[in-house]
Amino acid sequence: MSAILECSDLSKSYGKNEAVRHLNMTLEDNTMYGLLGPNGAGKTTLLNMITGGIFPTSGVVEASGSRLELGGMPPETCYIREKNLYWRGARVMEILQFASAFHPHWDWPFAEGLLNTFKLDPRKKIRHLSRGMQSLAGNIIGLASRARLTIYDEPMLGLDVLVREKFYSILVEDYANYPRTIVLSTHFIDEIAKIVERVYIMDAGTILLHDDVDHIRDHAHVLTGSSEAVQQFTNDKQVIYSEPYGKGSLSVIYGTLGEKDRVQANQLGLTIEGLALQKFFSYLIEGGRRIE
Ligand SMILES: Nc1ncnc2c1ncn2[C@@H]1O[C@H](COP(=O)(O)OP(=O)(O)OP(=O)(O)O)[C@@H](O)[C@H]1O
Repeated sequence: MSAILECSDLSKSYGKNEAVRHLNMTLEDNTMYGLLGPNGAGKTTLLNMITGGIFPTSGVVEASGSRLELGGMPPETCYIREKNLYWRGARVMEILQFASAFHPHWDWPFAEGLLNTFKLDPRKKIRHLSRGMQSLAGNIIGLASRARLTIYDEPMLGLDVLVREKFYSILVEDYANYPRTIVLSTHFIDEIAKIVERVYIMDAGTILLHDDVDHIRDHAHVLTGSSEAVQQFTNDKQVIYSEPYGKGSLSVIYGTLGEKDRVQANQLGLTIEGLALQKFFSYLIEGGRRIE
């Protein structure tokens, strides 16, 4: 695999507010990423920088080996963002036609099939669509563009669970048939946990963790038991979060647990459980510790 986009030491300040701080990120080709972070973490600022919409205060974005200039979108990129106000006076078909001109791999039969599947009337003006239907119009462009790099910033706003599931299942199928790099920035973590391969988890402008979802699943554990036992067991382990739990303690650790660890945990009367990505994300953000 090779990198199609790299950010090095990327920062963006708005006055005294450092929205993104010394951030490094690499996007490989043919990979599905999740970009996760609480409100205000800096996700949109990061995405706007890597698509040339705003200029970093410092640091570099390189797309396919060339430095990205302000206003310069990385080659073959489709960026679907939460707010596309300039579309609002246009009809759905007009924005599809507009988008198709920019994307060499645009697939019209696919786009028309998606309009049908999601019951989106191509003659309607964007401003007359519900919030969810507006999201869908953007999502259809993201799919039909088949761009080498497709970035979705909060693609699910206003969509109900059935539509979200349908969209993700079409995305996964299309990604399998036409591999490309996809970045999903969203708060619906459990939904994307099933489909993304890697995640970048960010808070307060920095990346706390980037890892394969399967690796996170294997390495994230929550322990509960007496405070002394938890303390003893976690002494030589990477603890990302702790809190009192009943009369004892709860600790979340990140790392491999071997047979010896499990025997020790058993002897100490500890309970060990795995963690869903959503829960792991919450603990990681709450703990605020970066995992290298
Ligand atoms: N144009 C701007 N001017 C001033 N501050 C800004 C601007 N855009 C973003 N910020 C600030 O930068 C920080 C990061 O915001 P950003 O929108 O990138 O976060 P986010 O992770 O996308 O949040 P959300 O999930 O709520 O959309 C916030 O503190 C925000 O208030």
